[in-house]
Amino acid sequence: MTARLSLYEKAEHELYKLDRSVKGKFYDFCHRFRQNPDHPGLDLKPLKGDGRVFRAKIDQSYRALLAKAGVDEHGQERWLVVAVRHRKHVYEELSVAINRVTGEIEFVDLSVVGQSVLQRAGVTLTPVDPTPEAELQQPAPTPEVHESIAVEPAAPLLSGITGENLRSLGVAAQLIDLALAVTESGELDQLVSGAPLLTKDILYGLAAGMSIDEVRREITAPVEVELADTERDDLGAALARTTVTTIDDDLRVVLEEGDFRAWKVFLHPAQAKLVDRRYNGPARVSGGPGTGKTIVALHRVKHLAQQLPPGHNKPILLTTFTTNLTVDLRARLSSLLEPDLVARVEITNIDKLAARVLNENSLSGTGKQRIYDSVAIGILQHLLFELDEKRWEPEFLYEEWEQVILGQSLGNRKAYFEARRAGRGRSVNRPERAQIWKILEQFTARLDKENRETWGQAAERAARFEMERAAKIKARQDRKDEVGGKDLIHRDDSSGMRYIAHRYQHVVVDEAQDLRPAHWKMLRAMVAPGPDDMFIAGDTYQRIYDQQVTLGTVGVNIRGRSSRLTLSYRTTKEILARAMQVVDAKGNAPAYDDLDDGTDTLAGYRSVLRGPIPELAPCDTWDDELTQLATTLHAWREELTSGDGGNNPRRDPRGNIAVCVADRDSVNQVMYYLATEAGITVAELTKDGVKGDGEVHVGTMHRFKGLEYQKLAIVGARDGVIPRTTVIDRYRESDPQRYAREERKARSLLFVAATRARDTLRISWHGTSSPYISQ
Ligand SMILES: Nc1ncnc2c1ncn2[C@@H]1O[C@H](COP(=O)(O)OP(=O)(O)OP(=O)(O)O)[C@@H](O)[C@H]1O
Repeated sequence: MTARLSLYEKAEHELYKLDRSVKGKFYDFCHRFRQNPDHPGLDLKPLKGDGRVFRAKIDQSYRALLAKAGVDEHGQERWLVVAVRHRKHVYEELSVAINRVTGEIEFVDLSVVGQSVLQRAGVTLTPVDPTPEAELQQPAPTPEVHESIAVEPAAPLLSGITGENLRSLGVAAQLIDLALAVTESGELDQLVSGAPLLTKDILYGLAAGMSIDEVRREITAPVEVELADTERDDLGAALARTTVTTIDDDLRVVLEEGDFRAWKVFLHPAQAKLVDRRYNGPARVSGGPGTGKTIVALHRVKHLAQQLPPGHNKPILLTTFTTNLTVDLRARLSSLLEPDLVARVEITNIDKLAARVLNENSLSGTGKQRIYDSVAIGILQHLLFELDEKRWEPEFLYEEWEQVILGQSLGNRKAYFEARRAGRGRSVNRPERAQIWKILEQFTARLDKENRETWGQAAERAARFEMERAAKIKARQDRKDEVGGKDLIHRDDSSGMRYIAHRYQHVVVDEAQDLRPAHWKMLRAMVAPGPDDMFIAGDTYQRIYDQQVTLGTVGVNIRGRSSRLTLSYRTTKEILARAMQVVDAKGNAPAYDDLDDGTDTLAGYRSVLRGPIPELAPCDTWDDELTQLATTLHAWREELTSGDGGNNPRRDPRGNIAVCVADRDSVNQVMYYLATEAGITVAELTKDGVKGDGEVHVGTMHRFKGLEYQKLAIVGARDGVIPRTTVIDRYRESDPQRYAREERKARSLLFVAATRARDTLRISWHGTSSPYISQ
């Protein structure tokens, strides 16, 4: 009899890590198994603990563990490979079960649980294949048992939680007693390393301080299915609910892709439910760094693209704030979607989109030169000097213009007199408003005369064009409704009117926290209000430009359609803990908004990954810092290029190591030093992506937004630079609200930088460290 084979997600991940030669033998094994599972050479035998789990021989050393999931309608046996491991780590007690909450098949790996926990819970593991004493390796490192523990057992880590609580939340039944026996976080880490995903999430959530109700709401409820009694023990039916990879002749390609494939195929349930849902209007997903917001946004694009009727236009817009992130999004989307579907997606950065709208709406050759804020502030400063105007700082006036006048599209002095200035700090009375208006009128006249405009102005103009266009579409639709859907051919005032339509059916935004109010108005007008119109991913803790917006005020109503992701896939627990101190998530730092009227939180934000504690490196001088940096980078390069023969294969350092610095000047200094003095090739991270082919990427913190590196060094994290005291100190007394905003921005910048590191983070400084780094 032939067999159909599938691969359990966790087994697939185990396979990625195995040596090439073992992978090769596994392909052969699968081939033979599919031909005839009962072939004597495979030595297929049930384990003693759970009659449904079998072991079979891949070669002398490796075994596949398989669960038999019935026979299909063609009489073919269905098998699921749940693990692939060395024979020394195969135990009779290993088992599979159907989770009572998700209805999925779960493989529970007791072999990784620490000995002390097993002992406390009274569980003994029996090796299937006893090995000589000398060859025996402990299945997992055993945590030290201190004498005092023997005398007086330590309190359980999950105190106050009962077995019934864990069961009802969906913890795998075989792990409940063990979880209750855990007394410290190291033991919990071991236990969850072999646990099914839901169990892992629940236990980490509880250990992180989430209440039972919170866990039920945020972790359990999203994945709960209704199971008929007959389904509770039917492995065949459960297999259909379980995320697996079919084992066929393409398996080789799948395994070659390795870790890169993971997010493409296995969305976490909390992520998946956001992707496939039908929303009645704009939806927003938030979450700490690395929780997969971008991945969710990309899968959302895929989901929307797959629903489109065939065509050659681009009904989906995928947009974000920075150009270099657009490059990254394009590459990731291309690896997720068929080329003909990628072709239906417009991928562009928000300023380029605004510029395109302006070009379409202006005669050729009449466009203005667009300038950055720093240039505009310089022009304003010059004007204040000429006017001998000392009452106002140029930065204050510029912000007043950007955030109040442009932000609220105030067209005249009267409107400015009546405008709300929420969140602006220093209050201004009517005579002061009159002065400000007068200066800013002269400022904009000067820009106009020089045929220049800021990106903020450009965004405002583009928004106005798009809003006018949307108003025309609506007026036409209203007229059509009036005449009962008949053609309006005789009533349209221009032939163009007949063809005018919204630009997109769906808009997906990543890194939404940095978009300006005008951008939102433009996007809102580009897509018809309705189901699935806008999907917005962002994290206000990562806002590094000063663009606060309340979405409700720009026509984007996300109420009732907001969700939060809390599990980081990028950053280790250790890096995350360090980064959380930077934004002072539990302390007294100012609150972070939720892009609407409420506040955001990082509560429950956690990681299941472990790694070294981030290194804090105080140095005496800048030269000292550079020398130490070079030593670290050499060691990292060596580590990556040699691999460790185990879980960490050899890697090209390119794209895996980066140095993040506080300002442009230091980028040049670091690059020069590394290239000329330290024998390390470098590539600069620019606004448009990576320039060059060097091993180590170097860039300012702003350029790291949305990216990630296996190893990351932050240099120059010193007092006076983060935050830049020369810029913000003047607000301490004069404008405390502004001061708080500047501080929050500086914290966010360091937070973004620190959370770009996957495994290893090192932060150095000379002199005194930044006040946001607690030592
Ligand atoms: N379901 C998943 N399975 C495997 N890997 C995942 C999954 N979801 C996310 N990742 C990985 O986690 C990392 C972070 O994902 P992503 O960039 O989407 O996070 P993010 O929330 O947008 O982060 P940030 O806000 O810091 O930019 C990526 O390497 C991604 O591949």
